[in-house]
Amino acid sequence: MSKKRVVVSLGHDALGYTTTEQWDAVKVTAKALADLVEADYQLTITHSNGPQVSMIHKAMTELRRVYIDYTPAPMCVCSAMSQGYVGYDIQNSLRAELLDRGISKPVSTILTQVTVDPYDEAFYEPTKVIGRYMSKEDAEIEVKKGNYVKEDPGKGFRRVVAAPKPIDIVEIEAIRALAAADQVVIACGGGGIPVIEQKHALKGASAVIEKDAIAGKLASDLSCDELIILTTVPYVYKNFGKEDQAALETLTVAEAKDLIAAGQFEEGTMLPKIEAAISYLEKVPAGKVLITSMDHVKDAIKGKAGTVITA
Ligand SMILES: Nc1ncnc2c1ncn2[C@@H]1O[C@H](COP(=O)(O)OP(=O)(O)O)[C@@H](O)[C@H]1O
Ligand SMILES: NC(=O)OP(=O)(O)O
Repeated sequence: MSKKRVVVSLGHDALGYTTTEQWDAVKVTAKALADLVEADYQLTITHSNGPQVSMIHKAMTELRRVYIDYTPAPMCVCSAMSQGYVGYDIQNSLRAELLDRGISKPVSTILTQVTVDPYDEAFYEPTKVIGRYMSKEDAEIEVKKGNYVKEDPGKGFRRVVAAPKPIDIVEIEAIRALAAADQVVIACGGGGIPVIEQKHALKGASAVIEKDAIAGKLASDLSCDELIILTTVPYVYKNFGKEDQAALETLTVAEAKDLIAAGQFEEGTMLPKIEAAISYLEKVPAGKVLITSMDHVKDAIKGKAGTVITA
């Protein structure tokens, strides 16, 4: 039987929030990914970058205090740095985990750009929350710099950036070639580096693309057999967080749309995952989406856990 071609989308749990947390988290993540390789999946991996890109952006901005005439790196450059930083940790830990299991397989990260529409509504009203909580004083400094912040009552303030819709994955042919050669590819990290086409040039945009949106697009562009979204919960739930919360073991696209209309999925967390699932399944109706947590994925691929969404 031929290998199942899958896009695996990794969320915050897979990476942690700091440099040291990431070192530890990717070792656990590598085990879950290696389980999939052993189960005969060909993996194209994509991942979150909210905490990482925000940390890098802050560090790059703070360098103004150290160097005279310093120009802070724009968000698109920080996004590129976050792909390198996260990809580097995932590729090395997965390579080592595979070698420990006697599997020698190239794992590489592709610096990926994704085109966006300069007139995307998201640029007029940024809504994507990134990074850690800040004090009111730090939030006021961000606002003075021209950045947007949002208050989470009782918790503090966080940066908010535009999250335009992904249009085209610029390096898709390179990703396709490595996937076709049965290599493990890490691509479109952090949603991809958002770029705007200007004739032959690609100009970086000040934005962060939603990683769930790009995971759905990557899976459909590659006509993958499956999209596996690894997140913090083992299942998608109906009435999440309420007394009558119920795990959803299976969902069709039509049922998912009804649940969206009923407001069952929180914006910015579960909603973009369900939307990604729908957009992939509408283009690849024979495909399958699995949403589960890292510690349930081994059971989930045997049909013993997780939410499975089909057309
Ligand atoms: N209906 C739902 N079922 C399950 N989780 C939900 C639901 N609605 C909102 N969530 C939230 O979605 C979160 C997962 O999304 P998110 O925090 O963005 O994780 P990730 O970093 O993995 O993308 C869960 O921890 C949960 O709080
Ligand atoms: N780019 C992105 O969606 O990252 P997070 O999942 O960290 O928000």
